Amino acid sequence: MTASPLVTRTLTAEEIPAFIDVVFRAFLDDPAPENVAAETAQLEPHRTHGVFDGDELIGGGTMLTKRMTLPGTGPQPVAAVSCVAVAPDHRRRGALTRLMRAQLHSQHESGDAFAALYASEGAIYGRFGYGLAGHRAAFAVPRGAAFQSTVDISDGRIREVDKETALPLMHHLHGKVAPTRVGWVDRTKASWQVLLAENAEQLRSEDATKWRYAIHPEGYAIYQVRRNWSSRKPQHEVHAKEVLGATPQAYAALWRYLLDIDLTTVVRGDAATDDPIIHMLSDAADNGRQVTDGLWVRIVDIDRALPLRTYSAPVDVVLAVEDTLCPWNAGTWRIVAEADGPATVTRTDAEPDLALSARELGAVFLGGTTVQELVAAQRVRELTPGKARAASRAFAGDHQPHCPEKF
Ligand SMILES: CC(=O)SCCNC(=O)CCNC(=O)[C@H](O)C(C)(C)COP(=O)(O)OP(=O)(O)OC[C@H]1O[C@@H](n2cnc3c(N)ncnc32)[C@H](O)[C@@H]1OP(=O)(O)O
Repeated sequence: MTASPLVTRTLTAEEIPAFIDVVFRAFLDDPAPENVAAETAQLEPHRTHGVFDGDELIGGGTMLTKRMTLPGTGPQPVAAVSCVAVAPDHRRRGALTRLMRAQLHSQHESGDAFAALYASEGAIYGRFGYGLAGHRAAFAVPRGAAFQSTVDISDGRIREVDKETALPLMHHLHGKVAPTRVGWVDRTKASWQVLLAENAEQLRSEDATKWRYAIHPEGYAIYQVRRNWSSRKPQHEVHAKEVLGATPQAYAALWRYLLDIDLTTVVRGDAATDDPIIHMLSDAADNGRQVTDGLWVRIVDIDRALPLRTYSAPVDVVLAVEDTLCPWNAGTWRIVAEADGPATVTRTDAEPDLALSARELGAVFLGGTTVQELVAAQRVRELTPGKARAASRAFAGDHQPHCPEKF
């Protein structure tokens, strides 16, 4: 049987269940009904593309409407790309390529200045102009690890409560903290459901507890314990899904609480690469940090995206930008900003100082990757000496970007 040409279009509400089915199949997952319901609730059909082979939906992806915190300006609109999937029996026929092209054009037309995603595999998205904008640190801190004597955990008492009790406080604290952390995205009711959905099959097979909720007046920790009674001593592991502290004391108190849970050996959790836990520990080597790729960013429209944030140092630089997928970005642009101000971005005929592609612009956008790193990696060409350093200083943020949930 010969395959039909692939066609890409946005979905109707009636087509969403078939799309969800493709997504879970592609991710090799057997979802519980709660997972299916949660994923379905967060999708907007008109921002969800399907790829069709004839009448058959064989792949697709969605663009969640979110706001991501940017350096200096707080939450700004972002297309949070998620649920990118092609059925296992239709791979390497160009379905993803079609999807990416359709998404970028639709973002350009609907006014999304930039897009962001978490990649399942790091080799997928560079070819579509996404740059590695942030890293993710997986921490593994041994049970009982001591803190520096200066660390104050104050007297905020931590209590374990059920999900319904925890949710209002978590909503409130997340809403307060997210706008101050670069890379964090806002959460709707539906995104909380996706985050906290219990996958019954997975819990059974991994012998893990349900999510537990430890709350503090100024923070919370969501965690589960993965049980291991196999050796003489219990070797359970604490897996922290999210530890949020609105104050340093609350953050320290929550980590202390997790590190002191009986029957366990280690606390595991993801955070920014510059998370305070590194410096809170008496023995810095106890953080067990393993760094991997985190947020990927795609600049959809250079002249709308770059003014969305402020810059850490004055800059006046001319960029020669390559962008075959979004030709409206290609060409020479002058970027001018004052310290702590937004940038003006204009087309120019001036000689370029730096030559780069959309990937590199995406990589530096959140302040997590420097222009100088990319010059050293031979990804940016410095045509005017000193301009890479100036651009690095301007694009730097106050801290490393990270997003606690993998949307
Ligand atoms: C934001 C997110 O949702 S991340 C989740 C991504 N989804 C998954 O990982 C689920 C499992 N995988 C899949 O569903 C599919 O394999 C996808 C979506 C990754 C790729 O879909 P396909 O339709 O096979 O990709 P397509 O045929 O368009 O390939 C385009 C190019 O990317 C390359 N490519 C595709 N997948 C991968 C990969 N996993 N690793 C490296 N390269 C890849 C192809 O080789 C091809 O390269 P070429 O242009 O040099 O020939």
